[in-house]
Amino acid sequence: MRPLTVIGNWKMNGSFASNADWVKTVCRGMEQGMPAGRKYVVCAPAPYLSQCGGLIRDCSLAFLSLGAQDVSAYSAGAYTGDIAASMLKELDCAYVIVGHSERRQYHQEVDEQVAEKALQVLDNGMIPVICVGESADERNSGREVEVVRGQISKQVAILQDRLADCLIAYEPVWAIGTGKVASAEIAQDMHRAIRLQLAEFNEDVASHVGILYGGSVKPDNAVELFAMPDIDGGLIGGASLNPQDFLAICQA
Ligand SMILES: O=C[C@H](O)COP(=O)(O)O
Repeated sequence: MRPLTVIGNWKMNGSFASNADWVKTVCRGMEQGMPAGRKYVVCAPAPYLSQCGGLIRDCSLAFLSLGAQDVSAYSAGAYTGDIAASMLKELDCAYVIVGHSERRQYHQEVDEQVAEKALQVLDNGMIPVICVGESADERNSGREVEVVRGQISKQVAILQDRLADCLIAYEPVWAIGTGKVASAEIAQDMHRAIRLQLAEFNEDVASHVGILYGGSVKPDNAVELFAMPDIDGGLIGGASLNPQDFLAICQA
């Protein structure tokens, strides 16, 4: 049984004051009781990881963890501006997003690099959240499965059995921050396709990997998405900035 995982990705948003309010509000809400067996994560911007890690530790909820939004593909050395996985581990991160479409679009990240980042995360005892997804043009020309298969096959080639310890996030680029959520059926179809592709490699890996959906998830569409058999949770951008909306999605 794969646990449902809900990850908030604040992207480049936050401040010391608003982060403190957010964590306190979410912790207070979660203390009232949450559905059993689920995992919740907040991925804060790097400068706030130390602050958020402390706040999350203070609220001592075993199911709420800290995550980072990116990591270096290298372990240490002359890579100005990069952040090593070992540093994120020291900051108490348990999850790290790799290959988000905004990293691919604005920083030209490619699949091989994404897999190298995932390896760094795994080597440091954390869980990589590997993002894949097609653009609007790719879907409109009927190439969505081919594109996502290509992204997944690079991860399989490099990560092999270690994929069993990763999460995959299917995030259609056309649904990110646009309010155009993929219907539960469209999302389920792609999640199924990803799982079947993983099963071609190793059935055990395929049945263990959590596949999250991301792209305009809101409190009012989360229930239907999370009810799909191959959707194991969500990667939430905009709606995670509002602690009440994030809590509502976590309870969906
Ligand atoms: O990482 C989160 C995704 O990019 C989804 O963002 P969104 O919920 O604002 O569409």
